[in-house]
Amino acid sequence: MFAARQSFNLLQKRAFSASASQASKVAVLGAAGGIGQPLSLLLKLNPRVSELALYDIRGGPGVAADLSHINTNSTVTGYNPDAAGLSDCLKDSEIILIPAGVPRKPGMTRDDLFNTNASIVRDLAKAAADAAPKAHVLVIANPVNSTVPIVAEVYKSKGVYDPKRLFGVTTLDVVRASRFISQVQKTDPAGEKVTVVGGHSGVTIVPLLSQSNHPSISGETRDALVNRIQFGGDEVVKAKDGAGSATLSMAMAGARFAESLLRAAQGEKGVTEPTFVESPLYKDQGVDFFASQVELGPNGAEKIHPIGKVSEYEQGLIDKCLGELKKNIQKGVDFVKSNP
Ligand SMILES: NC(=O)c1ccc[n+]([C@@H]2O[C@H](COP(=O)([O-])OP(=O)(O)OC[C@H]3O[C@@H](n4cnc5c(N)ncnc54)[C@H](O)[C@@H]3O)[C@@H](O)[C@H]2O)c1
Ligand SMILES: O=C(O)C[C@H](O)C(=O)O
Repeated sequence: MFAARQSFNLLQKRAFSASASQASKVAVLGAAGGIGQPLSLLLKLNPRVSELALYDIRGGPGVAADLSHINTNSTVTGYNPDAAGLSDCLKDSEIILIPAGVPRKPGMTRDDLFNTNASIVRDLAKAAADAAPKAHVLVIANPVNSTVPIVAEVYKSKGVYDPKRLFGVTTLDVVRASRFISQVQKTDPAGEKVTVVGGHSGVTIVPLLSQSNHPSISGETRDALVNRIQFGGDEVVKAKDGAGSATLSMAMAGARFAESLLRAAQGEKGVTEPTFVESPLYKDQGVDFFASQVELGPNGAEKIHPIGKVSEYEQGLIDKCLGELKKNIQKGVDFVKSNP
């Protein structure tokens, strides 16, 4: 309790000492939702954020009014869909986070969300491409494997696509991976770094345990761990029993990714995060987007790291991932072509 209070005080102190030269406007689309609210809270506590712009089809101004009483320096403004609400929210943003969209219920796959979320993401992408074409866009809405290509196609159609500035947020997969491996190995998760590559759903989530601190994990223990990382989202969907999917852990993961981008934008070198981006790694196999470790810089994705050495077992997982991923990506591309 004392330690938690100490680190909160430290966060507040840093917030008050943030320099004005680091002004960064961050917009959250879907800000009144299960992810949007705690994500906005964490961004309000981040001293690197100077202006927080919160948009939702309902409830944005209420969340903004609530957060605006927190005694950190950033301003918070809420926007409704009326008049120029969305474009005002987006204008001058450095980062746009998109958690808008419906979550899963038990028994659903992420792909089952496509019919509803594809058009939500397409429309928000159109507005973002018009109002803030240079912003970094962080797509959280599922199915990420398809919604990221949707945003890319919209930006291409408007002539403003910059692949370095578009990211599918897969941070939660590595957050889970480090937590789950620490539970098996009885270690501190803070010291566990597990590379997770591929996409963000089921078999497209590929943990590379051979590159972790515990490369010798094998047999049933390895299989169970890999399965838990691939299907971790289902655990939460089942436990919430119809009330949605991961929101709090996702908010933490999204805030971490935004913080990494801001650190890189503000000049810090060597900042890396795993993320689903347009990638050369498997283009020769027709897979244009792939999540791997990416070095971030002021212009976004500066360097896409190669996968590195993988075991035969992991190569099998990657092969399975690629087939599924290719279909998911094509589905997003086709959607925009038929529903521009
Ligand atoms: N990438 C990941 O790792 C990850 C993790 C968890 C959840 N998700 C996904 O994030 C999405 C949101 O999940 P949630 O639990 O916050 O859902 P939620 O239903 O609690 O919140 C979604 C919010 O989006 C808003 N919204 C709907 N249409 C909108 C539009 N056109 N413009 C602006 N806002 C709009 C809703 O009003 C709502 O407030 C889901 O698709 C979920 O699957 C992704
Ligand atoms: O599982 C979900 O549907 C939400 C999210 O993608 C997750 O991984 O928790």
